[in-house]
Amino acid sequence: MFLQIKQLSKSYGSRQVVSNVDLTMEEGEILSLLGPSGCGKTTILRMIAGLVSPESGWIEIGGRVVYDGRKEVYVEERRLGMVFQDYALWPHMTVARNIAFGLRLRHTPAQVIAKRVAELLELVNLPGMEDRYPYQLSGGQQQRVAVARALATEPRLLLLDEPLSSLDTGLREVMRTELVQLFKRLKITTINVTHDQDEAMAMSDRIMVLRDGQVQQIGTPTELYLNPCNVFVASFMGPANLLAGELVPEASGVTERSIRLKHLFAEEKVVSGLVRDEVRPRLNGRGSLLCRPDDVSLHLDTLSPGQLNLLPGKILHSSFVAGRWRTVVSIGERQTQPLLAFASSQLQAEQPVWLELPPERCQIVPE
Ligand SMILES: Nc1ncnc2c1ncn2[C@@H]1O[C@H](COP(=O)(O)OP(=O)(O)OP(=O)(O)O)[C@@H](O)[C@H]1O
Repeated sequence: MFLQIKQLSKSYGSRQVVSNVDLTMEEGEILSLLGPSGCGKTTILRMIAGLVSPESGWIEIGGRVVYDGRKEVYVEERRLGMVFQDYALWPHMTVARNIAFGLRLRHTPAQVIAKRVAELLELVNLPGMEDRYPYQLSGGQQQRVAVARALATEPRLLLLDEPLSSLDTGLREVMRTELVQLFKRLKITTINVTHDQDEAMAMSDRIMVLRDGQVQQIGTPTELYLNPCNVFVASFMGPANLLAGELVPEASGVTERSIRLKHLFAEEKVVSGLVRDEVRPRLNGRGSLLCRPDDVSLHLDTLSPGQLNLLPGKILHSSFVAGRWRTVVSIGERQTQPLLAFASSQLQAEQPVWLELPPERCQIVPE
């Protein structure tokens, strides 16, 4: 194991912004800290860097304890590379001098620096750009220089704080792939802070989802998408249809349970889904049925009456997005709730339809 964090906490005044975070990472792994604004991502990154003092906990990087509740190793001794959202390049220095900044502080000989800068520029696809100034570069090029600068001193751990958020969408996608290829080739352990679920999914081996300073779940992108531990993770990791209700006591088996939807329809309706072992103890009488839009089937006629998980609704909106008809259906009579499905053609607003949420493709997750 390369990085180990135990019970890391931080408060500002009476407000706890990071609570008992545990994390282990293997060498060469890319992990994203993902969560909404203010959930404590940057504070965790800064504690790992040594820029913010933790309140309590333990941090070990590459076999060296850098924080144990008393001892705190200085930031410059932690052998880290850092890249920030705004690149933070020195505007009055050329690309070469920006990249060489850390090496010069270490009194590295000039010929070694020149060779290393050329190598790094090659690595980040900017060969021959040594003499340009930051204002002569595009946003993507500036970010590549920032990455080259962070890698110049051969860090053991790379920390990225929203490095792509000031780039436009197209460039962001190109840079994601480029950076992952680079970090994997260099086998550098990387922690990336982001509030963008797509970016976290595209760049990470694993993702830590945070809410109000607390870890909700850590897992691979697929684990988090397919097996979220609660409603928050389910909705943060991609489009999710969620129907909240009371668990029906012992209505079905151990692996499958049903929930009662109380306020949507004039008559109470029961829907069923699978319950995973990990979440069962946290259901506490209530839960939400989760069905991803790709798993919902949309029908214009009702199937056999009394079929499980078949809900009547009306088309709210239909739009052609990324080659598919993204269709929002409003279900319910007493109250309404929008659900998302994909249809094979455009459907007119107000058209009555039936949504089938196959029980084997649904799961019940805690609130
Ligand atoms: N120096 C500080 N003093 C007081 N409160 C702070 C300080 N730094 C951060 N906070 C608070 O701690 C909480 C967590 O902040 P943090 O920057 O870690 O969140 P974040 O998840 O990175 O958010 P964002 O995505 O908006 O950058 C926020 O409520 C923030 O206001």
